[in-house]
Amino acid sequence: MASGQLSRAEALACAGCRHACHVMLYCDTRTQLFGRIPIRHVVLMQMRFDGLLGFPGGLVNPSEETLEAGLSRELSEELGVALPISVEDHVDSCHAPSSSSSSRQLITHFYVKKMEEEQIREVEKAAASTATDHGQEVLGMVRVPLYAMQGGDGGLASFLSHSFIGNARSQLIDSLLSLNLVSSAELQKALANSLKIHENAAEDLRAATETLLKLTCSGNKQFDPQQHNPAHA
Ligand SMILES: O=c1[nH]cnc2c1ncn2[C@@H]1O[C@H](COP(=O)(O)OP(=O)(O)O)[C@@H](O)[C@H]1O
Repeated sequence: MASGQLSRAEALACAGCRHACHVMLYCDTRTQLFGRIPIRHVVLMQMRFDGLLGFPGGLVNPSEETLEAGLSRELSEELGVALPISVEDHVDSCHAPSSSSSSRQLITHFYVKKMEEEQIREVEKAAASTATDHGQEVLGMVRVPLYAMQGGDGGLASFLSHSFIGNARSQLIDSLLSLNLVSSAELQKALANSLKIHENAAEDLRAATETLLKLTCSGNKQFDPQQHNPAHA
C-alpha cells in the first residue's frame, strides 16, 4: 500500500478523524472531437465554489451513515440524481494533506464508477437543472479532455495545469493510469507539457498584473504606481 494510504477498515477505525468521499464517474465513448480526435472516455469532474477542480462528493459522518450512503447523499445534492455507490466502487482511502481550517485529521475516500454514456449525459443534465448545489457549491460539471492537441499543450496537459482541491489531481492521474484510460507514455508527456504551461501561466499573470496597474493609473490620476508595484520602485 502506498505511503499515506489506509485500508477502508483502518480508515474507519481512526477515532476523531473526519471523512470525505468523492467519486470519479466515467464511461467509454466513440465520439470524435471535430470528427477526427477520438475522445475515448468521458471522465466527470466539477468546478467547485472555490474555483478549484475536484470530484463530486463531500464530507460523511460514518457514525450516522455508511461511507457509501453518505457519498450517494452528497451526489444527490451535487448531481441531482440518486446514484447508488457500493463498497466494490471503493478504490482507496488516504490521509489528506493537513489544512489550517480544522485540527481534526481528514481522510479522503475515493471511488470510481463506470457508467453508460447515456447515464453520464443524464447526470450532466440533472447537475445543471435539478441539483440543489448547482450555481452555489458546484459551479458546473466538466469533462476531462484525455487527448493531446496543439503540439501536446492542448487537451490533457492544459487540464492538468489547472488548480485542484486536495489530492484530486493525483486521484485523477492514478485512476487514468490504473483503468488504462490513458497510457503512461501519454500521461508522462501531458505532465511534462503541463509543467511548461504552468511556467508560462506565471508570466501571463505577471503581465495581467502590470496591465491592471497601468489601467488603474490611467483611470486615476491620484494613483502612484511606485507605491503599488515594488517592481517599479
Ligand atoms: O475531489 C476531491 N478529492 C480529494 N479531496 C477532496 C476533493 N474534493 C474535496 N476534497 C477534500 O475534502 C474536503 C471536503 O470535501 P467537500 O468540500 O467536497 O465537502 P462538503 O461539500 O461536504 O463541504 C475538502 O475540504 C477537501 O479537503
